[in-house]
Amino acid sequence: MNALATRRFLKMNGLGNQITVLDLRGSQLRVSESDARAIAAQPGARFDQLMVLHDALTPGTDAYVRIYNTDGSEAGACGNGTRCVAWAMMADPAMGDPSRTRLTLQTKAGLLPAVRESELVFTVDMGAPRLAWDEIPLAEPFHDTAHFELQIGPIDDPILHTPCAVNMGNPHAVFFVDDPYRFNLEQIGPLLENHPIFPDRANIELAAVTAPDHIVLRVWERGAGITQACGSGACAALVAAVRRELSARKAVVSLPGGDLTIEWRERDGHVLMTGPVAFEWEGVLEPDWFERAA
Ligand SMILES: N[C@@H](CCC[C@H](N)C(=O)O)C(=O)O
Repeated sequence: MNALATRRFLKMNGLGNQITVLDLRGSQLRVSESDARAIAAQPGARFDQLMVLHDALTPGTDAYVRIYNTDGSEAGACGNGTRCVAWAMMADPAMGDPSRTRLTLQTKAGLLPAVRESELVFTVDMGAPRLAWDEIPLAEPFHDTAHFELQIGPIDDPILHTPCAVNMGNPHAVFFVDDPYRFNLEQIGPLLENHPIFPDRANIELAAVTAPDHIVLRVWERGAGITQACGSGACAALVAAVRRELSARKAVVSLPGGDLTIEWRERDGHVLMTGPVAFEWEGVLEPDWFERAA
């Protein structure tokens, strides 16, 4: 029997971004790529991202979190999932400590302090964006990653071109457009995600700045496809809009699943993301989920 079988999980979402939280603290268990895919295939535990809690590695942090996409690949950041983990560690009857209103999580991309603003609303400090070409990463040196060369469609009449690259703990390419809902993201998303310019693939954003404090956004997520919301994508879109002098440093980002407030703080260059979480149900990982996948 797979060692993960019978472990309890929480099914949650952040603005419709489907999140499953699995607490493996106090054990040596690890989720493999195929375990993640097996869990993602189950309607009861289906996720865009699986957030797996491990014992803290660094003093002053509360847990080390590994993040898995639907395809089993690992990511360094997931804004919506981080808010869900913060809720679980503060409010879930079995794993939460209701006296806590702040905590710090760690992922392979760095530290993520989170604060409980109200019962279901959390702010996460997503850290400072990395903007150099080899930090995104891009496959070739570009001096100006705010306008790097990439286009799809006919050379003289491209469908999309010249995005802005931002790493928020994971790679993003933000295309500014008039109306994100005018594009066939299902079709162009995978082409761009897997373009050779992105050695680690990339999350793809279509953003429209409708006012200095408002951005409309759709996201094709690396390893997961179209999602209702992407927290790191919303952060990347705001950073990209500021780099292009299209928006203020604080804006509401409207995704298909709802709104996030994003601020690129002047003082230390960190990006703050504020938004809600929703608990859906809890369950246990069934042994036969892994047998069928093996
Ligand atoms: N939904 C997420 C982003 C998840 C990771 C992404 N697909 C990647 O592979 O980088 C969010 O809310 O930030």
